[in-house]
Amino acid sequence: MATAAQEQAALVEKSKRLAAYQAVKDYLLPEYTRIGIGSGSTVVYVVEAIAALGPAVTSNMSFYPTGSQSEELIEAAGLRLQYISKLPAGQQLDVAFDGADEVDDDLNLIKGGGACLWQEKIVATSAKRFVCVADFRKLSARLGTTWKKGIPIEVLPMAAPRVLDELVRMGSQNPRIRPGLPGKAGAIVTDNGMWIIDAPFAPLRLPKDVDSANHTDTGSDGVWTVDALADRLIKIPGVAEIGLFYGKNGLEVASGAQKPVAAYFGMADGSVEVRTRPIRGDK
Ligand SMILES: O=C[C@H](O)[C@H](O)[C@H](O)COP(=O)(O)O
Repeated sequence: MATAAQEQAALVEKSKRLAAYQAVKDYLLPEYTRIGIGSGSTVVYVVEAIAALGPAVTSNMSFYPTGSQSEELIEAAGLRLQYISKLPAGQQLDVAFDGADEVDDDLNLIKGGGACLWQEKIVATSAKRFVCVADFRKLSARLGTTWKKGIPIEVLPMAAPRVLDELVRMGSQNPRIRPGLPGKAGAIVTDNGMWIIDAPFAPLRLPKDVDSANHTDTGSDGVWTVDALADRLIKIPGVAEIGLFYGKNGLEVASGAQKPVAAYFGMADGSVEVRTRPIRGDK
C-alpha cells in the first residue's frame, strides 16, 4: 500500500504531466519550426507530449535545449536537436517551454532550483512566446513565499565570496554556495562551469504593493520588489545570471520577454489552471 508521501509524489507527477500536455496542445502549432526546451522534471512531460504528436507534426521542427539534461531529453525522444548558438541573428524561436520553482501573481518566476538558469534565460528570451509549465505547488502570490531556499544566482567561482558579502549587505538571510550532489566534494558546477549561490530574501513585493501601501521598492525596509532586486542583483560583479525571470510594467511584450505569456499549473483536483498576462505585440 502506498504511503501518504508516495501518494503526494504521484499526484505531483500527474499534475506536471497534465499541465505539460495542455500547454503543448495550446502552444505548439504545427507550422512552428523552432522550439525551445527548458530543464527540470516537468519539462520531461513537455517532451513526452511533443513526441506523442508523432513525426507527422514534429518532423519539420528543431528543438533547442537549455543544457545537458534537455539535450539528452530531445535526443532520447528522437526529436531534431539544434543549438541556440546556431540561431541566426535577427531570428527567433517560435515558442519555448520551461518549468519554474515559483510563480507569482504577475507571472514573475524563480528558476534555477536544478542549477539551470543562464541558458534557460537565453532560450526563453530568444522565443516569440515563452510558456511556463508547473504543478500546483509552484503557485504563489509573491516570490519567496513557498520557495524558501533562496533565489538561485549563477556566479563566477572566484567571485563567490564577494557576491556573498554583497548579498548580505542587501538583506539576504544566510546566502550560501550550493553544494554538489552527495558524494561530490565542493560546490555544484553548472553546465557553464559556474557556481550557484542560493540567496533567501523576504517575500518580494509587486508594483501594486508599493502603490497601495506607500512602500519603497528598493529593500530599504528589508523588502524588495522583484524588479528592483533583479536589477540590483544582475549588477553585482561576478554574477553571470540570476534565477529571477521578470518584467517591468509597461514592457508587457510577448516576444523576447523573460516572463511567460502563459503559465500552466496542473492542479491537485486533476484540472489545469492557466494564467496569462496582458501583452502587446504578437502572441
Ligand atoms: O534549474 C532548473 C530549472 O530552472 C527548472 O526549470 C526549475 O527548477 C523547475 O524544475 P522542476 O520542473 O523539476 O520543478
